[in-house]
Amino acid sequence: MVKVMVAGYHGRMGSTAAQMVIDNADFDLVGVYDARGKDTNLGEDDRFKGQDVPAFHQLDAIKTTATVWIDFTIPTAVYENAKFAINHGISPVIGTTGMTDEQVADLQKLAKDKQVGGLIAPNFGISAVLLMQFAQQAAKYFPDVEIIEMHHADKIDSPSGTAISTAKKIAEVRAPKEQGNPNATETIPGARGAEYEGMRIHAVRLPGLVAHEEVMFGGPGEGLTIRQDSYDRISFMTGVKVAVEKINQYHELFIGLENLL
Ligand SMILES: NC(=O)C1=CN([C@@H]2O[C@H](COP(=O)(O)OP(=O)(O)OC[C@H]3O[C@@H](n4cnc5c(N)ncnc54)[C@H](OP(=O)(O)O)[C@@H]3O)[C@@H](O)[C@H]2O)C=CC1
Ligand SMILES: O=C(O)C1=N[C@H](C(=O)O)C[C@H](O)C1
Repeated sequence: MVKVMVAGYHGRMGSTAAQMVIDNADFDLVGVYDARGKDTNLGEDDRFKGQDVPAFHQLDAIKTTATVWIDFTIPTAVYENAKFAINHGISPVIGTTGMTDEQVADLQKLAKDKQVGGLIAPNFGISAVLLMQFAQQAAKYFPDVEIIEMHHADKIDSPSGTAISTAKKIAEVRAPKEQGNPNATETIPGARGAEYEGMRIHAVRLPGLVAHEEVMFGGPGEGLTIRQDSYDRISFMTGVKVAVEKINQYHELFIGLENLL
């Protein structure tokens, strides 16, 4: 039985993850954490009536037997949460996006020092993991690329963690290239999107969307578009479940779900 703590349990992903843990016979939800709220037990939340799981609202008040910490919180909270987990020998399984490269490197060092396994996955959806792999493969032949990520209107960070990860994977295999016309101008600033090693990343935010990404490649006389769609947050739970099952076997912090598949 894997004992699990879920951080961000009031939120869209945290509540979905808490339900996944409750529904899994091999997992035991032993605590939930969210920075706000007065509830002392998850069962006080209408969505989780009948559950008896202690709820915490301050990191330093947390007392837990959890061995895995699932984190779906916010960019400004996740680093401290992950540090807390690793320092207490709890393996973090982090879906929260928006950490800096320096923060990720710090956490990797801490996990290695403490010999604690962990995972930061910008996307737990299998379609997104495959999209990133296919895009990296295509970029060897098509160096001209535009990344378009599309999300629900409440998303805080942009571009998405998945789009940044896609750009990094593409950058690993293609020489840096300034795309488009070197004399191009923007009549309205930002029209060409964010720039990463010459690639352009566009962030669309609309009600009705969940999480979607297109990677468009163009070459002389031809084009290739790779697209993935998460229509429902349940799509991320396959990956979270795999990570919870496996992460206690490891002693380092991985980046990307593909490391555990
Ligand atoms: N890797 C993946 O596959 C996926 C990653 N994500 C990422 O997960 C994160 C959460 O997304 P989503 O669920 O949509 O966002 P929500 O805004 O719905 O949820 C975030 C939750 O975090 C809580 N929170 C805020 N501050 C803290 C804190 N200091 N400590 C603990 N909890 C805190 C919020 O509480 P309150 O409401 O009280 O402020 C809220 O309940 C985002 O970074 C998103 O990009 C999302 C989908 C998939
Ligand atoms: O905020 C979201 O919803 C999502 N966030 C992650 C990201 O930033 O890539 C993963 C997925 O796209 C959903």
